[in-house]
Amino acid sequence: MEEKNTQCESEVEIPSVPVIQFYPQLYKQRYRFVEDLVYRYEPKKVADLGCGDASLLRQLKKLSCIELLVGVDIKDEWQNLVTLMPDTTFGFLELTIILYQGSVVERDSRLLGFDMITCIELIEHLNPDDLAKFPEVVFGYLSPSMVVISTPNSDFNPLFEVVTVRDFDHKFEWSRKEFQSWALRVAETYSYSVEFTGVGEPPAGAESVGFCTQIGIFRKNGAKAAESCASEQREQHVYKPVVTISFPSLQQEKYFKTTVVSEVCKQVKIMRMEYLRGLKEQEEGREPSNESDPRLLAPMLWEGQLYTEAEKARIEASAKPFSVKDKFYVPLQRLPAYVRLHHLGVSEERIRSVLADSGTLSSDGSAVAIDLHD
Ligand SMILES: C[S@@+](CC[C@H](N)C(=O)[O-])C[C@H]1O[C@@H](n2cnc3c(N)ncnc32)[C@H](O)[C@@H]1O
Ligand SMILES: [Mg+2]
Repeated sequence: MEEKNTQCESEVEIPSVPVIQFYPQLYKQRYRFVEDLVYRYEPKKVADLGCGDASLLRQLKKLSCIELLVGVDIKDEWQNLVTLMPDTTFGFLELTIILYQGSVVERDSRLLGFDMITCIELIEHLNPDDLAKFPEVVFGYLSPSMVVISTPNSDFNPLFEVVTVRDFDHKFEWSRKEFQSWALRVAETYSYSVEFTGVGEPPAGAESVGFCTQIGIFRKNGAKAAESCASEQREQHVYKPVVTISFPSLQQEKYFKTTVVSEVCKQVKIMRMEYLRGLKEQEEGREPSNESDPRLLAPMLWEGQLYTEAEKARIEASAKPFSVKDKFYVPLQRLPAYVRLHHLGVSEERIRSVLADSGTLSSDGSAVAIDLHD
């Protein structure tokens, strides 16, 4: 045994610095971070400055609280815009998406009055002149209720094998101290508070370097004033609108009902499939898969999505599906917990009234009841 080990060690080259890998990938962790904030604060108007290929917007377009989603980038190189369109399930959300080409250091009044502005991996791409103008435009002029800024944390860089800067276009990479002193100055000047956090955990033993990506969440003091200030500002249009997509309104009852019914059907069928799989495993005497794992009963199966902590908790806390003889029951209480129905903002009561004439409610109206074996 000893010998074998020694042999292996001499053949395999063990790097002195562990290769840093993130799961999920770091950019996905950043988008997920923003998505979680949107869940928590439910902003109606969100703008992403330096939005790149609009990936973050694609992720946020599914969140029903957002009514206006704007992306701004200095480059007009958007492709694959069709993926910004709603898929059939989300086709009826009330949402407008606009992409503008322009520089974040120019003022455009169409970005006034926003609830949240995100700048993900943007500031390190600004040259010193632009970086100096940035706070006045974003915090002073646009003055949204919340600003989220992410940027590389250079304290983390020694953990990479070879790195001076992480990207050739970076004009700088700040240590936590540098970012925080800049952010605190900005916050003080424009009357915001700021909280520091990040994504990309350092490996065990290297905790002192902090997150790979550092993030500042700025909240405006007395945020209520935003709307009235916005209306007093002069119209000033400098950005070039490149794309505007408006989704039909869910306020239209017909669309709303159709969407809810089709979502409930899809979701219930997925739950039934998983339920039957669990029964089969039990029959075969295998350990049933962990039933409390919400992913087993969740749209992840056909959406390939990860779940936020809030989503998991919501699903886990709700009543579970069950069967009696040949009928499969999903308590109505459970349905609003699922992502898509949650995004539609429907209550248990609303689902009951929409399904009232469909013949799929249990006799006491507390559950959807379908045949267990279709
Ligand atoms: C590293 S990318 C980040 C893209 C995106 N936020 C993400 O996280 O995937 C930086 C982006 O900022 C854009 N950018 C750089 N300077 C800008 C400026 N002055 N105004 C608007 N966008 C800018 C670049 O074109 C690029 O798309
Ligand atoms: Mg960058």
